[in-house]
Amino acid sequence: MRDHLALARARLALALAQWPYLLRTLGMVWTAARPWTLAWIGLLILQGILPVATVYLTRALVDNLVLALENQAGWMAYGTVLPLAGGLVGVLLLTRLLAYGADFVRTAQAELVTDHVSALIHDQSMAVDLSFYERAEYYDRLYRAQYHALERPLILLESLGAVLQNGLTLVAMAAVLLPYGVGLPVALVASSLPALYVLLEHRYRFHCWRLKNTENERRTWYYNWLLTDREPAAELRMFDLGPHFQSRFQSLRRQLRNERIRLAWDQGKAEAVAGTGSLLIMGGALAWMLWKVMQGLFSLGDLALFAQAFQQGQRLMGTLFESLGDIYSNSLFLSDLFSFLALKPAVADPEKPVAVPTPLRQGIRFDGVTFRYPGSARAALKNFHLEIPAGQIVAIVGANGAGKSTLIRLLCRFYDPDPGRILLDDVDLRCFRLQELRRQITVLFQEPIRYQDTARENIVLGDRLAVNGFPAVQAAARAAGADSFIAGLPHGYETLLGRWFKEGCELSGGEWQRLALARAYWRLAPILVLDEPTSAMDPWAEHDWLQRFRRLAAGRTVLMITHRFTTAMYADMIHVMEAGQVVESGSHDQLLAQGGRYARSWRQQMQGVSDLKPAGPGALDMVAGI
Ligand SMILES: Nc1ncnc2c1ncn2[C@@H]1O[C@H](COP(=O)(O)OP(=O)(O)OP(=O)(O)O)[C@@H](O)[C@H]1O
Repeated sequence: MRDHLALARARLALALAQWPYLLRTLGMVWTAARPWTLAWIGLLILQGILPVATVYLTRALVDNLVLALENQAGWMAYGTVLPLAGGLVGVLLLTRLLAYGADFVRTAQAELVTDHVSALIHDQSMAVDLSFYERAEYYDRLYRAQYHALERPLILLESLGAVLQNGLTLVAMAAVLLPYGVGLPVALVASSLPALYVLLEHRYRFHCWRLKNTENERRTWYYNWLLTDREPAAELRMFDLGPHFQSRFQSLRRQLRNERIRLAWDQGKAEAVAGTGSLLIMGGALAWMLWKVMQGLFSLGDLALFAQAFQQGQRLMGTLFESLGDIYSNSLFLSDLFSFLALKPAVADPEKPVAVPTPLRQGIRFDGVTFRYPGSARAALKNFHLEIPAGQIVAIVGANGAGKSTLIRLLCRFYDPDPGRILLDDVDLRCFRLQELRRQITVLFQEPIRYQDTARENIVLGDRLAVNGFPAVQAAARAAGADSFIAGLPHGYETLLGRWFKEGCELSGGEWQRLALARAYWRLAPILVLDEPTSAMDPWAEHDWLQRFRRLAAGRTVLMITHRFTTAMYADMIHVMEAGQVVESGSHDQLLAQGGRYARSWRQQMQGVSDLKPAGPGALDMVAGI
C-alpha cells in the first residue's frame, strides 16, 4: 500500500511537471485559431450548464405529474406539465444542436492547429544542422514530433474541453446532490479515485513503452517503405527480398503488438477492479436514497433527480478522469514536440556578419582543416590544406571515402571544421551570413533531387529569386546538354517529370543528372561546385559536355570532384586525395610527369582501355589505383 501511495505521489508530481507544456500548447492553439478557440470556449460553457437544467426540469416534471395524479387534476395539469415538458424537449434539442456546433468548431480549429504545428515542425527541420541527421536520436525525436505529437495539441484541447465541460456539469451536479446530504457528493468523488490512479499509471506506462519503442516503430516504417516504395521496388524483385523484409516487418510488428496487448490487458484488469468498487458505492447510495423515499422523506421526483444526477455524475467523473489522463499523456508526448522545437542549430549566423566578397579576388582556401562527422571517431579530413584560386577550375580526384564530398559539405557550411578554417578571400566562412554565403555557391550534388515537377521547374528551382525569362532556362538546359531530350518530351519544358503524379514522364538516370546540372547552371553564382558531374553521362554526352565546359565555367571559381581522369584532365589544377589529405597536386601533364599515384592510375586505366578497345571518351573511371 505504501509503495502504491509513493508511486501515486510520483505520478502526480510528474503530471504536475507537465503544466508548462500544457500552457505552451494552449498558447499554440490560441495563436493558430483565435476566433475558433473563443467559440469553442463559449460552447463548452453552454454544454456544461445544460445537463443541470435537464436534471432540474426532470424533477419539476415528475413532481408536478405526481401532484397532478394525486389531486386527480386531469387535463388541468397540462397547464403546468406541458410547459415543463416543452422546456425539457427544448433543452435536449439545444444540447444536440450545440454538440453539432461544437463538432464543426472543433474541425475548423483542428485544421488550423494541425497546419500550425506542421509549419513549426517544418521550420525547425529546415533550421537544424545537417549534423542532426547523423544521429538516430534525432530521427527518434523527429518521428515522435511528426507522428505522435502532431495531433496531440488537438487531442489535448479536446480533453481540456471535456474537463472544463464535465467539470462544470459535475460541480453543478454535486451542488444538486448536496441538499440530500454531504455524503452523496463525497461518495461520488470517492468512487472515482481508484479509476484516476489506474488511468494515470497506465498512461505513464504507455508513454514509456512508446519512448522505448520509437526506434522499433521507425524500423517497421522503414521495412514498410522498402516493401511499398518505388525506389527499392526493382531490387526487391530482382533479389527476391520481399519475403525477407516482410518477415522482419511482421516479427517486429508481432513484438510491438504483443507488448501493446499486454499493456491493454493489465490496464483492463486494473480498470475492472476500480470500476467494481465505484459500482458498489453507487449501489450503496441508491439503497440509502430508496430507504429515504420509503420513509417519505424524499419525493419520487427527488429519487428521479438523484438517479439522474448520480449516474450522470459517475459518468462525468469517468469522462473527467479519462480526459485528465489524456491531458497527462498528451502532455508527455508534447514534451517530445517541444524538445524537438527547442533544438538549436550549431551552424548559425554570426552576431556581426561580414559581407561576402564579390567578386572573389584570391579564391577559396582550406587552412589546416580537420573534420570528423558527428559520432564518428575517424577524421574525414586531417589537417587539410587546399587552394582554389579565383576564376580557376580545380579538380579533386581520389578513391572512395577519401573525403572529396566532405569538402563540399564544409564549403557550403553544412558543418564547421574543428580545428581549421575555410576562407573566402582570407575571411573565415563563419563570418558570413549563412544564406548570403550559400547564394554565392551553386552545387551539383552527387545524388541530386529528382523534383516531381515540370522540367522547367526542375531547372529554375536552382534559384527562386532569378527573374530571367524562358530563354535563360533554355540556355541553362543547353549548357548541361539537357535541351535536346527536354524538347522531345510531350509538353517540352512544361512536361511533368517523375511518376509520383498523374501524367508524369520518367527520365533516365543520366537525363535526371543533366537536368540537375542545368539547375546548377541556372544559379548564377560565382562559385561552381560539381560532384561527379559526368558519372551518369554516356561517353558521347560527356565528350560533348567537356568540349563546352571551360567556356561555361568562364569567370567562375570551380571545384570539381570526379573519378574520371578524362574529366579531371580539363581542370587547371588537379589534387589527388587519399584518406583525408592531398597527396599530389599539379596539372594533368605535371602529374603524369611526376610519375606518382595519378600517373600510375592513369597508365593502368589507359592500359586497361587499350586492352578492352574500343573505348570512347569518359570510359575511364579512376576507381582503382589511387
Ligand atoms: N554522414 C557521414 N557520417 C559519418 N561519416 C561519414 C559521413 N559521410 C561520409 N563519411 C565518412 O567520411 C569519409 C569521407 O567521405 P566522403 O563522402 O567525403 O568521401 P568521398 O571521397 O566523397 O567518397 P566517394 O568517392 O565514394 O563519394 C568516409 O570515410 C566516409 O565513411
